[in-house]
Amino acid sequence: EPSEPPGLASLSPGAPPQAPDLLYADGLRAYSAGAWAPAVALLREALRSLEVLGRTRRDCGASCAAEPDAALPAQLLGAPQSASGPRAWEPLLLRATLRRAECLTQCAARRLGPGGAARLRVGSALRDVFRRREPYNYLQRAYYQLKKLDLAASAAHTFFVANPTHLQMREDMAKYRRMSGIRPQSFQDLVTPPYWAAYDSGLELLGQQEAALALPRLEEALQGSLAHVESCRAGCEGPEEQQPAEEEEEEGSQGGLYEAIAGHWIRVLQCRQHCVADTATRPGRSFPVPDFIPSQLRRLQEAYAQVGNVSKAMENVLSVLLFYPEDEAAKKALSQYQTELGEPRPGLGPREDIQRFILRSLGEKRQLYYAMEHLGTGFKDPDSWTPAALIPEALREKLREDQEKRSWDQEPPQPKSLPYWKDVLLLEGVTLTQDAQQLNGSDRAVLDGLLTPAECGVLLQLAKDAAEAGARSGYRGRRSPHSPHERFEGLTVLKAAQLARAGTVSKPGAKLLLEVSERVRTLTQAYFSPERPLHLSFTHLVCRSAIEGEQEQRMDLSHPVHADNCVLDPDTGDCWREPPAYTYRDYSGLLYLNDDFKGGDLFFTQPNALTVTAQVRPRCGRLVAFSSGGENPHGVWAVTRGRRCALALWHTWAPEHRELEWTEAKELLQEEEEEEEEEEEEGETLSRDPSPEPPSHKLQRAQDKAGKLLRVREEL
Ligand SMILES: O=C(O)CCC(=O)C(=O)O
Ligand SMILES: [Fe+2]
Repeated sequence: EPSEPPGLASLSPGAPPQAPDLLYADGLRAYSAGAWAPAVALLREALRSLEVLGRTRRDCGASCAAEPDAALPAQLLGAPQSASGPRAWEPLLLRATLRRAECLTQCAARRLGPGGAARLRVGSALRDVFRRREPYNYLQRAYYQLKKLDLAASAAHTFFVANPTHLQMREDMAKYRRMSGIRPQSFQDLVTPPYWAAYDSGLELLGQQEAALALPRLEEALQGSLAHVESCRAGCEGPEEQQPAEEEEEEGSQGGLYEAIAGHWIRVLQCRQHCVADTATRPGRSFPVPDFIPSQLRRLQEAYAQVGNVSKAMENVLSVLLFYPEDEAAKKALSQYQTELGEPRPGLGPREDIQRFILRSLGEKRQLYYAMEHLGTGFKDPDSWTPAALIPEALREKLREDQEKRSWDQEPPQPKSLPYWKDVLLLEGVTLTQDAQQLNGSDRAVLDGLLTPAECGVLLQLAKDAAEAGARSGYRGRRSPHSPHERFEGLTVLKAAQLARAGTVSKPGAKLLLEVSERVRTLTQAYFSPERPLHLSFTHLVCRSAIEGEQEQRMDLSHPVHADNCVLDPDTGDCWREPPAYTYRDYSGLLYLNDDFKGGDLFFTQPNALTVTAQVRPRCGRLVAFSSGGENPHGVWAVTRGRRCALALWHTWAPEHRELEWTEAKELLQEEEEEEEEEEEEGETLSRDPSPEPPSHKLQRAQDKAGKLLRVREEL
């Protein structure tokens, strides 16, 4: 955590927290009054209060589970009913409920002071606000105003991770990234539980055949996930969870006390069943990673097998079999491990954490299904591994029908299983628009959202300024080497840096060119070559303009069909990877800046250079990336009106072919920065980089909300 600047520490350290909604409302009031320091203090205190509440619930839930007779009676809903007389479970249920409620209340009061958890109750609307991390959006702005740039960047990043499509924040993030006063480490996520990082790096290491290094990360991920499930479950018993769903309310009022209590428990159980999905859903995503826990066990099994720890591999495969007893691959692995181990080892069984997890989960599911059958309550089982035998006979048919309806109707889009680059995408707010299959080839991709409209504007202006400077010095935008009907202007990163030094083009533009090429490199590497670093070998900002009056009946292309690292022979389909081709190019990237021109689509062909296999329309922030060889012949249709600008980048695996000009340009721009910094006073960076806009539309809503909250409180 970044250290809190003095004066902004929590309001009264050590004191029991105040209600999060009150703090938040006060924080927003301070924010809209421009009282940045109090706003920060109040918003942070609201977050802290919510966190303390969560922790208290988790700890109290755990300690009260150990209370005698406070557990939900196992036979609660499973016992056969006699037609008349009280059902056997009713008194047990009542006693358990009262015991548990008493224990939880006392525990919370001990930890949170009088009033306990109920005093800190948060309504569902505000819980959503916190879930969406909105406080961090206000925090980033307030920190920015206080010139705490590192804190502002981490708050902004924290918000952005959960809201990757938030346009305003994308613009702000781009500004933060360009600010020289901010260290890259500042872009840290203050909220996402660390098991995600462990999970990702575990998978990545495993993909790199580094099982020994992957193992501690994978174990950490599983343990962290299970711990997260626990806190989520504890949150299911909060006072705010008590409003019954409408239909059940009626039932409750007609039924007696027991039905009401049973209704309460059923809601708690339903809520708990969703905790795995909650744990498996990345911040900013709407769908969980499918089969999160079992798939982690499979990875663990694989990793232990790779390092030769057969008994651990066995424990994990046995755990997988608890979820899926019929899994063929798991059964096969198991018998293989048994052979390897020789004689049976008595102590070897499934992991204990998983045994507990499954037993508890099955017990709760059984009760939910029972309630569904006998009390008519609803339950949508979120898991695919629930054994059919657990579902009451009477329900199976109906559930199967529902399931079938659901599978073609509302099946959530399957998240792509791309462990390496998904987070790069998320961080950059980028989406995969078309993969190789959709583009009819191998090693091709279209990604969108690499640039904000403002960034495209800056780069277009850079190209324009550079071209005009060229024209002034007698160098006219020359005819294109590829077509007599187009003009062609090219700008390298070094030239851009030099022009920026000379004051001919804007320095932010030249810096952005460097930054963006690195952004493309990161993505291209993450997507195509996660296990082997790619280097930029050449970066070129290229604009092609139609020459007016020469476009009638034009037959040629803006760029004839070619491959980027070999000489294509369309007659045979061969591609000769030899000079004069740039043989060291391994991956090509085209990042488009605009679409206000006619023609100019990129297209891929078969090796005959004639049959078009895919086409891509350029637009701001769209990256087309592909392997540079004969498998990807491509060309550009004639640009018949306007000007088409793109950043062309070639990547190489060969470090000796990395673009030296890139480093040179970077140094040139940095040198100048240092000189300037010596001349100027601090704060200048801020005025040169316009401040992130206040979240203005949100501000309005925030004020409404603050007002509403206040009114509600006054009514109480
Ligand atoms: O600008 C484009 O879309 C393609 C350019 C190209 O293929 C190249 O420069 O090698
Ligand atoms: Fe090309």
